[in-house]
Amino acid sequence: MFRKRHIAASLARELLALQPLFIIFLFSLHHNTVQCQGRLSKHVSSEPPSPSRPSPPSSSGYKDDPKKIILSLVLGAVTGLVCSVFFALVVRCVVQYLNRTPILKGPVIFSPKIAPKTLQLALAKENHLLGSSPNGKYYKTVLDNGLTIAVKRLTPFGSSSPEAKKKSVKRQIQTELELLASLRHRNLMSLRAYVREPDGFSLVYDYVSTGSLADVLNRVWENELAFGWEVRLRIAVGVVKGLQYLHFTCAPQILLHYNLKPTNVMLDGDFEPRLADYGLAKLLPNLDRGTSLYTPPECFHNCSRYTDKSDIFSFGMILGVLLTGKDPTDPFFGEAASGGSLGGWLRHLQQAGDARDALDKSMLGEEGEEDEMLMAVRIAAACLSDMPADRPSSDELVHMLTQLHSF
Ligand SMILES: Nc1ncnc2c1ncn2[C@@H]1O[C@H](COP(=O)(O)OP(=O)(O)OP(=O)(O)O)[C@@H](O)[C@H]1O
Repeated sequence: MFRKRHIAASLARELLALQPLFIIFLFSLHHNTVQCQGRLSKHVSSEPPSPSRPSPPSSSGYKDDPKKIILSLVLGAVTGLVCSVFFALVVRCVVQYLNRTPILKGPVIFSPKIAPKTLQLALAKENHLLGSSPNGKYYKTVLDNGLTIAVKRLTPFGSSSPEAKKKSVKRQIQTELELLASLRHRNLMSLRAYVREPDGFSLVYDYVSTGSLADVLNRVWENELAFGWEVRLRIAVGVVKGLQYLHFTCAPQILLHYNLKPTNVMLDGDFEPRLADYGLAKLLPNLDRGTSLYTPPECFHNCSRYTDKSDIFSFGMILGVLLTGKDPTDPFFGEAASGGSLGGWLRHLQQAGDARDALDKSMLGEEGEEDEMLMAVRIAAACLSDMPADRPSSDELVHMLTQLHSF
């Protein structure tokens, strides 16, 4: 609906811009035609009258020569068209310049719980570092009203970038941030505010005390936390529902995550997952994925062919980790006998009819649950297919995973 209105508004603007073009075209056509006719008639009348040829009955003389009339019309039309196109380009540039997004100075707030002044005070304080990557740093900070927030500091352009380029990048980022802030889904972290800074942007999210799936998995691997199948399945379903929203439902345009991995899946107190850092690829044209094992094979060298199925590969890795309880960076996966990767190992065991060997022993117990886990291994192996077309879509995955209980 929003998209249709937006298209209609821009179409109306274009037509308004084209109205003077049409008038100029007609005026120019008329003016040039008259001029050409004038010149031709002068030319004709300046010729000495031939004794053998009777003088034309018309005073102007051009009526007798249809070729010249056509030539004058064509010349008039061509110059009229060139002038009109030039004028349209000028009008278009002026309209675009007037319509460009203004660069906002203060914080832009999307939550009633955050006041601009308190946010600015909190950001100026020394804050606790939560995470860091070449793409930016996450800080935890507490506002004067007691609200704890997580702030991602992005520096999308180097200090050496020219000021004009910085301004245009800032405008693009603001437009993207407005879009991201409009998204609402139970399984997505909502953007609560953003602040423009001299060298980048600060993005404000709710602070999630349980931390990310990566934090929780570390606690499981250090035997600080027990993690049953029911909770793992809830996390998998929530992650894929978040993806389904990005890939199929969100408006005015669909989004891809581009960087799905356990550090970008936050877990609330009930282990309900919420995807973080989605859509940042558009804010960070040089998004650094490092050498993440969650990166799909089609993106190892060049990520120009990134699609929703690329996000599905990353999801397959998360599902594989939840099922096996193994860290994909484990040297075990480097050995040829284990298939060379988590996906290779799952495929190998499944083909050999030994899929049960892949499951995390700490989850095994109830027989009914084990059948669900074995079905989930097949789903994870499909998501980890090397060919994107062989991977299921997020829409199909929501149905597959939510129906596991009926197997
Ligand atoms: N909203 C939040 N609440 C609590 N902790 C958070 C929040 N957002 C991020 N974190 C913490 O920050 C960590 C992630 O930091 P960061 O995003 O810098 O790392 P990364 O995911 O490896 O980087 P990138 O996403 O740029 O590739 C999470 O594992 C978590 O511990």
